[in-house]
Amino acid sequence: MPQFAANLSLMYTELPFLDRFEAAARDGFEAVEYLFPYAWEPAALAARLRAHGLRQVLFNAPPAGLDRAAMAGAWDAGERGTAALPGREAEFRAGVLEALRYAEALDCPRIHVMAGILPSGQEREALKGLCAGNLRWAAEQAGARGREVLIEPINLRDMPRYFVNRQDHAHELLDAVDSPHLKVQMDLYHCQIVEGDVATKLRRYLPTGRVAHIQVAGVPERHEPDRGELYYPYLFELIDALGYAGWVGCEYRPAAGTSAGLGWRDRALAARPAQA
Ligand SMILES: O=C(O)C(=O)[C@H](O)CO
Ligand SMILES: [Mg+2]
Repeated sequence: MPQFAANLSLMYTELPFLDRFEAAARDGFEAVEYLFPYAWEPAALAARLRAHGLRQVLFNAPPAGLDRAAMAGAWDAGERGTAALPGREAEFRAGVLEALRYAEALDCPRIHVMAGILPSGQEREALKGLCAGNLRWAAEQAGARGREVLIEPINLRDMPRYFVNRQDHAHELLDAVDSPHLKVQMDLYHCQIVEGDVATKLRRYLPTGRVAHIQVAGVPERHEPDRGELYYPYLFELIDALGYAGWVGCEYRPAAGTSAGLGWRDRALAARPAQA
């Protein structure tokens, strides 16, 4: 059965951010992911991880900005990455280097690097080469530090004009970059909204070894995985059967309260086949 990581940006939001680590550990999580660490010093975050026996398994590079102040305000200003955006190469590089600095301090093996919102009047086709070039540079930087860069297909309802929407968009970029340090973050919530046929996509892409992180949520409300149109017990069994050994991030907005809503996870773990 997959190993689950708590997403501290969407879960435990009733608590101040730094208190969410303890809450996740108390609920039995051994790993965490979240959007951004940059409002805190790496040492403060590393101390929380250590104190609660947690591993950091994923976070995002800054969405834009050349310096810490600009990076901090970028998400709220609507920025969603710069990998595919013309004229933003300096920000892209600054963000990747800042993320890798944190990844090292937090011993986090991978960072999610976002591609950006397609500028009006531009077609994604025309920006694929630029995006691949930026990602190639980022993958080289990450590889030199023993880390991986991930890209994630995201649905257009939540993020209009986001550059990477389908699994084949992401895999096409991986083909172009051709680096073992660039991988895919496969979020089954986005996959169901954009493409459907989720089990077939898992069967197609997990055996490639290119999927380094999976995320889950119910569809369409992005609540617990046992709410909505996807039947996760089947998908978890399939993910196991396909030999996926990575983390599954719980990237959902709890409807039942974070701890009270973990029944789906406990049932999934209880259904795990006995280890030989
Ligand atoms: O929104 C998601 O699904 C993510 O995983 C990102 O990291 C943030 O957009
Ligand atoms: Mg996601």
